[in-house]
Amino acid sequence: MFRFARVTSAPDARLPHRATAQSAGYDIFPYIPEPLTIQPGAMALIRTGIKAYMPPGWVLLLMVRSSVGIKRRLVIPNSVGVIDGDYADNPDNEGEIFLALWNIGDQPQTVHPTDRLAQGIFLPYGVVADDAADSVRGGGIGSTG
Ligand SMILES: O=c1ccn([C@H]2C[C@H](O)[C@@H](COP(=O)(O)OP(=O)(O)OP(=O)(O)O)O2)c(=O)[nH]1
Ligand SMILES: [Mg+2]
Repeated sequence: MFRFARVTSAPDARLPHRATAQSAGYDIFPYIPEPLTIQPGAMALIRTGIKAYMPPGWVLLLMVRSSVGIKRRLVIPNSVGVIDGDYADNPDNEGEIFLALWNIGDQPQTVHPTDRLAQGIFLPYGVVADDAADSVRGGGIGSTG
């Protein structure tokens, strides 16, 4: 089952939604108390207040919306965010998805709580025949060493 949920500390976070019937991406909002300005060359690590559940064999890929990258020149420094299925409910941060945004333009960019900045797309992934991964995720970003 695929599902988005709010983390405990963000009871009023906006849940992702698709803009149209055939939109692949669930548009994702920043969970920020007030508008946030990202200076040229700077990066902000932004809360979303939400986590994602998905069945085994699926991943959620996080990308900026085309308009955000092209018009506002805000990009994800890791290019595409990989949200693993076992990230949800991890003991470090409950599986809250973070959005890193890097201003590669020459103008300050202000993002608002109501801006649909990124989009998440659920996709299936493959594993090799002799795959031996059996441990479970024990924490948040960077926790597997
Ligand atoms: O833009 C992102 C990218 C990742 N994550 C979270 C979800 C993901 O499941 C976890 C780990 O991401 P990834 O596997 O890409 O990073 P890593 O450097 O390998 O960290 P880890 O050792 O935790 O796997 O961090 C985000 O919240 N936002
Ligand atoms: Mg990893």
